[in-house]
Amino acid sequence: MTADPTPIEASFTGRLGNFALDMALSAPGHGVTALFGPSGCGKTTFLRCVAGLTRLPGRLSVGGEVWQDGRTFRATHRRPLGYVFQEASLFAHLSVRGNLDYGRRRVARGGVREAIAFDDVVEWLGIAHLLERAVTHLSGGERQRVAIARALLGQPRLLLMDEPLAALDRDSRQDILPYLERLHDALSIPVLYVSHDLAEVERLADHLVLVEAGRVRAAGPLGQLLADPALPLAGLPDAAAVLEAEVVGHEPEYGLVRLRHAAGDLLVPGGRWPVGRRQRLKVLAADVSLGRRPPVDTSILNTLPGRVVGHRESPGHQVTVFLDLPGGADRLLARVSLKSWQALGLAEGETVYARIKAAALDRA
Ligand SMILES: Nc1ncnc2c1ncn2[C@@H]1O[C@H](COP(=O)(O)OP(=O)(O)OP(=O)(O)O)[C@@H](O)[C@H]1O
Repeated sequence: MTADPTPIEASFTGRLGNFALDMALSAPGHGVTALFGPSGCGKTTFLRCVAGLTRLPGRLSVGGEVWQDGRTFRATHRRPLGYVFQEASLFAHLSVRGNLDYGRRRVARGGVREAIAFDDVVEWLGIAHLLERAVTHLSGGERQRVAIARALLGQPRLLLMDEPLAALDRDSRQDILPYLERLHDALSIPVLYVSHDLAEVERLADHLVLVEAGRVRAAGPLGQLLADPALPLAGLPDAAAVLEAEVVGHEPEYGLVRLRHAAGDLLVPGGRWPVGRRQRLKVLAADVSLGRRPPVDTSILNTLPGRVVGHRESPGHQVTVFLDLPGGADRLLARVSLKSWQALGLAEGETVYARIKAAALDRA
């Protein structure tokens, strides 16, 4: 694997037919940066510009190396990147291994030969048992895993993924997500990930670029943008917050893991996480309710105090409440009915107790 971080600086401005693109972003050299926005806002166009498949005026540097500017335009095959599309475009006449070998032979200039090892890729994506199979005999999810493996074996310094789950049915999507999470933990190259599915982004991304009508509306760490009252994300049905906590123990008899957050302990279903590991958790706004006092006599295990920093009415006579948690770093969202909100009579600056259903916490 490459040791050097590969930050990405990209800006493109221009027109395609009636569509005007004017986007600039910086992405860190590791982790997943999601480009999120509605259909037709320009996410794919931007990714194609990064790949050199669409040529618009702009500037692109990857790890300090200029791939495009006013004078330079590196052709796609000279950019060490992997590109995974919505539909895996595998060679139907080759086996899975044949497809992967093709990827291995296509190490782009600038890619480091065997920096990403064949055996690692096969293991991350769980495809060892498929190697001799014809690609025509794979499920949609398996095809995508092979396509990702093939892209990685080209030893990219940057991985581009354009809605890799969009063509899959719901079950296949659920099956493939753990592999993408594993990849996220294992890969040291940056990933630009296009999606219009907020739940997917919440689960996989570290950084978020919110795209609207060919422009960047906001960009930053995922947790910050998800819980920003000025942005539309917190109003969406899937709105969620992400928290960082440390694994401090296990309660195997209940199938629970204990995590420590600056705001308090949380018990989460699961069992594999080692003590000491910092774990990201996703908490859906819809799974958080509020009370003025710490709860007694309730089946809810997890309660954190928070300070109300804002609220916003949401569709369906609901209110999304923004809470700053003690410790300063994290913010929680609660979705309560308008009636409860009015009954609580909360004002900004007041402390409330957020009750989180244990089942709502998941690996984000
Ligand atoms: N070559 C082209 N010529 C003219 N218009 C184009 C061209 N390529 C893309 N567009 C237009 O640019 C706009 C942005 O398209 P793009 O595919 O980048 O959006 P997107 O955000 O990726 O959408 P989706 O999520 O549906 O894939 C669309 O209106 C599209 O029709």
